[in-house]
Amino acid sequence: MQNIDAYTIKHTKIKSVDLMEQAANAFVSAFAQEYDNKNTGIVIFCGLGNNGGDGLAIARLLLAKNYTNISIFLTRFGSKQSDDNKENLKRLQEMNFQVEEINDVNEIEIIKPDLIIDAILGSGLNKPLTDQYAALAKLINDLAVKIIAVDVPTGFKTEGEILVDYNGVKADLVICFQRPKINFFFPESSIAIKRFKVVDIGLDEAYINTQPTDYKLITSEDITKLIKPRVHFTHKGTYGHALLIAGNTNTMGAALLSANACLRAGAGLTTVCLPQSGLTALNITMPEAMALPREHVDFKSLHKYNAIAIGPGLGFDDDNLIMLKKVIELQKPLVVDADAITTLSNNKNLLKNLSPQTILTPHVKEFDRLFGDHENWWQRVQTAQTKAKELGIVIILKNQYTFICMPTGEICINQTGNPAMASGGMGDVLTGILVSLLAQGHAAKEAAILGVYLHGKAGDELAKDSFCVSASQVVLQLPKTMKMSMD
Ligand SMILES: NC(=O)C1=CN([C@@H]2O[C@H](COP(=O)(O)OP(=O)(O)OC[C@H]3O[C@@H](n4cnc5c(N)ncnc54)[C@H](O)[C@@H]3O)[C@@H](O)[C@H]2O)[C@@H](O)CC1
Repeated sequence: MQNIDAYTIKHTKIKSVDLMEQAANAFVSAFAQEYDNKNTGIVIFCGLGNNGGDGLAIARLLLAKNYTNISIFLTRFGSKQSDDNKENLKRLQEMNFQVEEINDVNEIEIIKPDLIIDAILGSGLNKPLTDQYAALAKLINDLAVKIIAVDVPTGFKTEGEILVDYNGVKADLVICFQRPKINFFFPESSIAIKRFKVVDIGLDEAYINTQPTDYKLITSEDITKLIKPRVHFTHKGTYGHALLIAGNTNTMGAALLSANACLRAGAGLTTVCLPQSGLTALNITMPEAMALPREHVDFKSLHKYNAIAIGPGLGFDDDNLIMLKKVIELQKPLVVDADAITTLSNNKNLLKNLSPQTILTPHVKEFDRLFGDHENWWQRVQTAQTKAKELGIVIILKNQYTFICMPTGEICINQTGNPAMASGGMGDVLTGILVSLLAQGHAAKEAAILGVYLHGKAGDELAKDSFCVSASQVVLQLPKTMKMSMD
C-alpha cells in the first residue's frame, strides 16, 4: 500500500497530506452511516505516525459535521512524529480545539465514552505491542465500549501469522482504506476484528491492479464475465453430462443435495452413481436425474461423462478406494470432496495422479488430514498454495472466506457466504455446482471461482430475511442467483 500511496501522490500530483484528508473524509462518511447521532460521546486516540494523522484529520472533519462530544488524546510514546501528523495537529489547534497530549498511559483520566476511535498504530506496525502501547490497548479494551479502528486495529499484523496471545485493540468495526488486509480473512482475526468495511480513498486503481501479488479478491464483475449465457438453438448436449459418485446407506441425502445442485447449476444431464438402496429416493425427488447403481459400474463406460465428482456421503469401504483410483485414471475434469478426500489422505500416492482439471474441496479438518497439521490459517493457506502448484490442481480451502489456490500460485479470495449457512449439506451443494460447471465446459479455475462465489451469494440472498439457511434452500435459490449475476 505504501508504494501505491507514493505512486498516487507522484502521478496524480496529490500531496500526501491531501491523500490523508481523502482517507479521513472516506472514514467519516462510513462512520456517519453507522453513528448518525451528533451527541455520541467519542474519544479518539491518535499515535504519532500517519495512522495518528488520520485520527487528527478525522477529529476535525467530525467537528465540522457537528459531532460535538469529542475528546482527543495524542499519545507521545515515541519521538518521531510524521509530517502529515504534525500538519493535522496544527490544523486542529488552529480551530482552538484542545488536544490532550499524553506521555504515559497513567495520565489518562478514566473515561467512559459511547465509542472510541482507534488511530494509534495502523499498517506501520513492525513489532508486537509492548509497554505503553500494550497498556493503552488494554485500557481501551477494558472500557468495554464500541471501538472503531482506522484502517487497522492498533497491534494487528496485516500479513503473516496472527499472534495467539494478541494484545492489541479489539475493534468492533474497522474502516479500512482501499483494500482489506490479507489477515482480515483468517478466522484468527476475529480476536481483533468483529467486522470491517473498505472505503475508497482515491488511490490509483489502475496502478494497484498492476502490482504483483498472489492474492486476488473475487468481484461480481469477474462473475458476470465468467457465466456462460444460455444460447439459442442449444440443447441438453450443449451443457455437458455430469457424473456424481456419492451417497451411502445413511448418507444418501448428500448425494441428493449434490445432484440437485448439479441440475440447478445448469448441467445438461446429471447422472448419479449411488447404491441401489438410494434409487427410489433419487427417482422420487429428482426425476430429471439418471441413476447408475454403484454395484454394477462398468468403468469403461465412465469415459462418456464430461466431468465427474466423487465424495459426498460416499463412505470409506475398499470399493470406494477402487472407484476413486479408476476415476482418477480417467483424467477427466474432476471434483474430489468429503469422504473421497479422506480416502486420498490415506492413499497419498494417488495425489500425484490427479488430472490438471481437478478441484479438491477440503474443509479445515480434511485439509490437515491431507497435508498435515497446521497451527494457524496463515500456514494452511501457504501450504494450499504450495500444494496446488506442486500437484497442478485447484484447491478450494473452505471457510467463512474461502481461499481458492490455483496451479499458478494465485490465491483468489471469496467474500460471499455467511454464518447462516453453517449447516450440514452445504459442502455437498458446492460439489454439485462445481461438477455442473466443469461439465458445462468451464476450466477448473473458472469453475472454482464461479462455484464458490455463486454458492455463497445464493446463501447471502437467503440470509437477508432468514436467521439460518439450509442446503436445500441454497439449491433452490441457485438458478435465480446465476441469472442475477449475469448483469
Ligand atoms: N496509502 C495508504 O494506505 C494510506 C495510509 N494512511 C495511513 O497511514 C497508516 C500507516 O502509517 P505509518 O506508516 O506512518 O505507520 P503507523 O501510523 O501505523 O505507525 C507509526 C510508526 O510507529 C512505529 N511502530 C510500529 N510498530 C510499533 C510498535 N509495536 N511499538 C512502537 N512503535 C511502533 C513505526 O515506526 C511506525 O512507522 C495507515 O494505517 C493509514 O492509517 C492514510 O493516511 C492515507 C493513505
